[in-house]
Amino acid sequence: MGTAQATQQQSASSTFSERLRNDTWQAHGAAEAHDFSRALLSGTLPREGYVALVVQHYFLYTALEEVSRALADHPVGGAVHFPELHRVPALERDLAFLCGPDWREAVAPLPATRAYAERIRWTADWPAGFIAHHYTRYLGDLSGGQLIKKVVQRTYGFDDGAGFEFYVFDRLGSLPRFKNGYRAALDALELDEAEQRRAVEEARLAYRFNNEMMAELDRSHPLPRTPDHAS
Ligand code: HEM
Repeated sequence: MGTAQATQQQSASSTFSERLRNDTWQAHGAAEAHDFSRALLSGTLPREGYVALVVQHYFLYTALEEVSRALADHPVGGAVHFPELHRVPALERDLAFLCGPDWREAVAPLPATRAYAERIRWTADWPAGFIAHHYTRYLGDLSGGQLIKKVVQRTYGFDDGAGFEFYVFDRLGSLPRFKNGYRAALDALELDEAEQRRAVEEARLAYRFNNEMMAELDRSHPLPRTPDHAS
C-alpha cells in the first residue's frame, strides 16, 4: 500500500483530535527543529530574544483570547472556551517584570506576528478554523511548553513565576487530564469530513505562521549559533 493511501485510510478511521495530531506531526517536527526553538530549548537564546518572544506571544494570545470570548456561546467555537487556559494576564505580568511598568509603550508585533494574529481574528467567522489555531498553540504550551518552562527558568535565573508565568498553568490541575478532556471536547464536535480536513489544513497553516514568526525573531535577534554570531 502506498504511503498516501495508508495515510488516507488511517485518517478515515481517526478521531478529529487524532487527525489534528497525526496530520500535523510533520509540521510539528519542523517547528521543533527550528533554530529559534532549539536555542530556546537548549538555553542558548539570549535574554533579549526571549523577551522578544514573550512580546510576540502577547499579541498572539490577545487575538486568540478575544476570538475565544467572542465564540464562547458558539456550539463549535465554544467547545474550546476555557478561560482558565487564558494567557494574557500571565503575559502582562511577565512583560511588566521583564520590561518594566511602561512595557505597553515599548512593545510591537513583528510583521509575521501581525499577519498570524490577523488570521486568528479572521477565524471568528469560521469556528472550526479557530479551533485549529487554539489547538496548535495551547496544546503545544501544555506539552513541549512544559519542557521549555524548566529551561527558561534555569537559563534566565527566574524565581518562582515572575518572567515565565506564561508557561505556568496552575488553574488546570493535572495537565494530562486536562489535555484528555480537551481532546474529548474536540472529538464530541460534529464536524463533517470536509470540515475536519479544512481544520487540519488550518492547523498546518498555524505551524507555518509560527515558523515565520520564529524566522523573524531569529533575524531581529540573531542567535549565537556560530563563532561569528557569538560576540
Ligand atoms: C522546542 C520546541 C518544541 C518541543 C521540544 C516540543 C515538544 C513537544 C512534545 C514533547 C509534545 C508531546 C508529544 C506527545 O504527546 O507525545 C508536543 C506536543 C505538541 N506540540 Fe510541541 N514542541 C515544540 C514546539 C512546538 C511549537 C512551536 C508548536 C506550535 C506552535 C507546538 C505544538 C504542539 C502541539 C499542538 C502538541 C500537541 C500534539 C497532540 O497531542 O495533539 N510545539 N510538543
